[in-house]
Amino acid sequence: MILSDLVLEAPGARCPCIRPRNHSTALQTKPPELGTMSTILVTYSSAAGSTASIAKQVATYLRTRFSEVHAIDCMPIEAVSWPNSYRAIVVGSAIHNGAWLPHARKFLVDHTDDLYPMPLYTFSVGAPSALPKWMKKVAASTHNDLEEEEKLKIGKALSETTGFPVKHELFNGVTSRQGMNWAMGLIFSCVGAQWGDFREWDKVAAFSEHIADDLQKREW
Ligand SMILES: Cc1cc2nc3c(=O)[nH]c(=O)nc-3n(C[C@H](O)[C@H](O)[C@H](O)COP(=O)(O)O)c2cc1C
Repeated sequence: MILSDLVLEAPGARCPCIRPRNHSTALQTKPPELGTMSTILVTYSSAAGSTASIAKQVATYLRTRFSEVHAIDCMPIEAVSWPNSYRAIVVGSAIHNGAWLPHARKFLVDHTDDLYPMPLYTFSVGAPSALPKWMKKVAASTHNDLEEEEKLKIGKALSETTGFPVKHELFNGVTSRQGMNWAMGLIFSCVGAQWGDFREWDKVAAFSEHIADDLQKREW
């Protein structure tokens, strides 16, 4: 799965309709303990909560696989102060108007050097399953142009020079009126899109398993 598989609207468009809910963004007050345990970070940018729920599920799975060897931290991206203290990072973001949320894009660009030496896994949470078929076709016809745009947005340096991320996955999230203003909600309903919970927990489990297997192969 590549980033251009996203169902997208105008790339790079600023979205005046985002109404982020409050998520705990208490800053890390000290770096993670680096004793005998190495540490994996799962971090996310979420406006209405479904990306956060998927990140927490990934972290829970990694804890079951690595409880004896690695400590797994899971927190919103705004709270991360020491990304270079970790040995592997999973970064996820909700998609709004065809792009990762600003905090997530900034994190990858700001920390390119920190992330360079470590395994990086990324995921996006959108709502392709909520859209009617005709809209998916329109979106598909623009994929080629959008691929380049998306590479820039998630950190061109990472994807071009290192082949990072190691793996990227696109998930369906939840579509609810809560995260949209009335105009956006009206447009969404008028085009025949559906409201609902489209999260695919099996796919989340497979993604988590892939990460765990890949980390294990690295024998650290
Ligand atoms: C303002 C707005 C714009 C959105 N734009 C897109 C989009 O371009 N492509 C897409 O697949 N989903 C889009 N979505 C759907 C969200 O990505 C989806 O609901 C996701 O689950 C949100 O994650 P969150 O709950 O972590 O915020 C949009 C949602 C909102 C509220």
